[in-house]
Amino acid sequence: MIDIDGSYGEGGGQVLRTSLSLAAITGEPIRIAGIRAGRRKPGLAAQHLTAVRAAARICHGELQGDALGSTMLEFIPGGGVKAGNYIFDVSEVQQGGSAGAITLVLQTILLPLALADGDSHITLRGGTHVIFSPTVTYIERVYLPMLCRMGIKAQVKLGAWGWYPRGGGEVNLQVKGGCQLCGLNLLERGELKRVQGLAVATELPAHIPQRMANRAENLLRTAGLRVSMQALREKGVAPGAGIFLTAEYCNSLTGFGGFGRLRLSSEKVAEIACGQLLQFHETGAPVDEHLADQLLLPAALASESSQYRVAEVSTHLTTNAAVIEKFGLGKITVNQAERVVAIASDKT
Ligand SMILES: Nc1ncnc2c1ncn2[C@@H]1O[C@H](COP(=O)(O)OP(=O)(O)OP(=O)(O)O)[C@@H](O)[C@H]1O
Repeated sequence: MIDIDGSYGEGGGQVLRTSLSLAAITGEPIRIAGIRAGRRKPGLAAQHLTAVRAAARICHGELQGDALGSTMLEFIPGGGVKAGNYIFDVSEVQQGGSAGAITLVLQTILLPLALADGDSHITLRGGTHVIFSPTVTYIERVYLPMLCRMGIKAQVKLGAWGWYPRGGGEVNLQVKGGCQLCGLNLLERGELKRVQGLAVATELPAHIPQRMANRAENLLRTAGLRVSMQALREKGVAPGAGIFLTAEYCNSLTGFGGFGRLRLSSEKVAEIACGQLLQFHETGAPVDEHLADQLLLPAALASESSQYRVAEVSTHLTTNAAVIEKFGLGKITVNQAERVVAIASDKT
């Protein structure tokens, strides 16, 4: 049994998710105490509980403490991860729905399923575009294409948009099993090829996505970047709006977003997303702050060593590194001055 301190570092949901993925993959039982102790409302929220049950389901694991608000969890994986067809819905754990980010549930089960024998097809329901988590657009345009370079073959298809606070979105994930993970060497990003943007609104007038797209296009062109922007008006269970930008460099992909809310102009939403992108562009780094922590797990499971340079060393990154090291999966070094993350593989 590996004991994990859920309050470590960032003290957020990521300690839990990384531990669940690694327990499912290695078959090691885990006990986590102090879950999300660093957060205003500690313990398991809908998204985390869905991830816990999803991890247990794919490997017939046993759970103790799997309840909303629980700050302690025991997870004893069963006999190996089983590929197959699964449905995971955050509203099953929280009546009345929740915008719990289904992308974080997706990230919990992706690697266990990609390393299992056989292909999987998963339907996830809940929040698809939620602040402080990767959006489905980020998963589709940044995270999965980057993981594809490391040997993961998976695709997502957005079925319905789900925004805060209602959720109600849907995504379909296809995962090819039996993947062989290779290392990633990403110190230089190369030239910026273009910025791709998607401005979207559900159950709101068409001028909203159009104004976001126009403002973003104008700002990014003025900064001398090549831009291709799309404005979409879609159906949804509730109103919602946002703009999602992907910067495509010769050697890497990065993503940024802005979310609409009451009394925030469409132009301001676009300015927030463009501001993030332009700030990142200035750093010269190939990997954005968020992808930085998300690449650690596949890199630690790869058969070769990896190294990559990040825009910023976040506490999410150092926290995730510490959790992964608890499972004895090779040495992770974070050079703060150079902003380089190195993951030494001991599997070759
Ligand atoms: N804008 C973004 N784009 C891509 N990924 C993001 C973005 N914002 C946050 N993330 C990622 O979402 C994850 C959030 O982890 P964190 O532990 O903070 O969240 P959580 O489970 O929602 O828990 P908590 O509610 O405890 O904060 C991290 O992997 C982080 O990199």
